[in-house]
Amino acid sequence: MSEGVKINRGLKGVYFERSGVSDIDGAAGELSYRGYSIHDLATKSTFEEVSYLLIHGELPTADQLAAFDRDLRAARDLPGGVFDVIRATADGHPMDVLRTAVSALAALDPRAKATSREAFLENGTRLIAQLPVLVAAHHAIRSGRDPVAPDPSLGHAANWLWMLKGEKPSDHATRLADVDLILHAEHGANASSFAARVTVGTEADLHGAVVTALSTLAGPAHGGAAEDVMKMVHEIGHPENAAAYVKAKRAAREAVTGFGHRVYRAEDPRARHMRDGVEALGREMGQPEWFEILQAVVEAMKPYSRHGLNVNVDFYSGVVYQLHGIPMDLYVPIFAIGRAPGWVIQCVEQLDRNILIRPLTLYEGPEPRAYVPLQDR
Ligand SMILES: CC(=O)SCCNC(=O)CCNC(=O)[C@H](O)C(C)(C)COP(=O)(O)OP(=O)(O)OC[C@H]1O[C@@H](n2cnc3c(N)ncnc32)[C@H](O)[C@@H]1OP(=O)(O)O
Ligand SMILES: O=C([O-])CC(=O)C(=O)O
Repeated sequence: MSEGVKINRGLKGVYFERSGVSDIDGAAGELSYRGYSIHDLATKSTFEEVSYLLIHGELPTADQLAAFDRDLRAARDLPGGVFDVIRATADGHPMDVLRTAVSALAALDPRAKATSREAFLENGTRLIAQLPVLVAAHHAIRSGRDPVAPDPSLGHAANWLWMLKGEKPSDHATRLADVDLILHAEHGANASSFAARVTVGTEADLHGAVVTALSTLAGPAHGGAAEDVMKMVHEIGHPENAAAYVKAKRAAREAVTGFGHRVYRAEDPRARHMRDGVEALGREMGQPEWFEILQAVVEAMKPYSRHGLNVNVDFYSGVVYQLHGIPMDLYVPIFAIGRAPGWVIQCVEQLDRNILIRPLTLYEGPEPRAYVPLQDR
């Protein structure tokens, strides 16, 4: 019965749909959004512009960007009830609280139930603006402070840092945060975007799909890696300990976090920008040791780097966040804030050509057998 059936475990190497959003060349280590190289976008663009590009397909004119930016800033005001939900769950992991808060938004905002293309775009734009407000509000509440009100004079990245820390960020800190969000904005059929598409495939709404995506992003094999890298860096403690750490991990056949990728066989092109950020920021802040530990891990991994095993985007980002004084458990939520436009456009693309995503599993259980009544077992 099962002879000749090819099973692609983990759907490795399987194309399940066409997409016009981002392109990954895993062998060459290249990534583009809508045809624009990630290197150009990371060095020349802003998160608002990249979000517009991803969602609407083209770089905006000045007027289009101003209108989009106005929509984002206007959407930062949240229904009061969501703060009650955040307060009630404030002791949870920020990813759990964020997921719960997005669910609460779905229940509190009647517009969230609409499933037209237009509704997906409007609800999606609102969610892009709202995720940072939710994360910052939770962080303030769990720290015993009142949430910092959004500042309508600030752009997306600067306002996010302002709400998180309650102080106006420097231009340099804002730019680093902006670049980080750009680099995380979209990545094809990654696990969280694929999961969101599965949800849209059932004709569910966008908020539901984003809740699915948040749940999927949280795992250590996906968005959780940046937090784990930082834990690893603390455990290693000094560059000289890196070789022994890696050797022990490999001897136990355990993954070294921040390395490896389902698609890239060369270095993840996003990693270079974070590496530059870590090195420059560490030097500037008189803390070069974090970068030195990371580079010592890279060196120690070289003998094991078969199959093009290389650093991924999450290898360096945790240290940037740490240098900014951001607690470790906020690293995945930061990824979510960046990935929001990618989720939105993947959901819109799914909706445009919607189909129920429902593959097959090959049954390998017991042969047909007679039911045995409880008293006879
Ligand atoms: C933003 C992101 O989501 S990027 C990914 C973030 N995740 C991490 O950094 C966690 C650590 N990495 C991993 O667990 C994996 O690399 C994954 C889950 C991301 C990808 O896994 P896969 O697609 O199954 O990896 P792949 O098939 O390329 O593995 C090839 C070989 O490299 C090994 N390998 C893969 N990742 C690692 C790693 N981090 N450390 C050591 N060895 C690894 C595999 O064990 C496999 O070895 P084998 O052929 O001897 O069995
Ligand atoms: O594409 C993937 O599998 C994971 C990843 O790098 C991302 O989501 O940014």
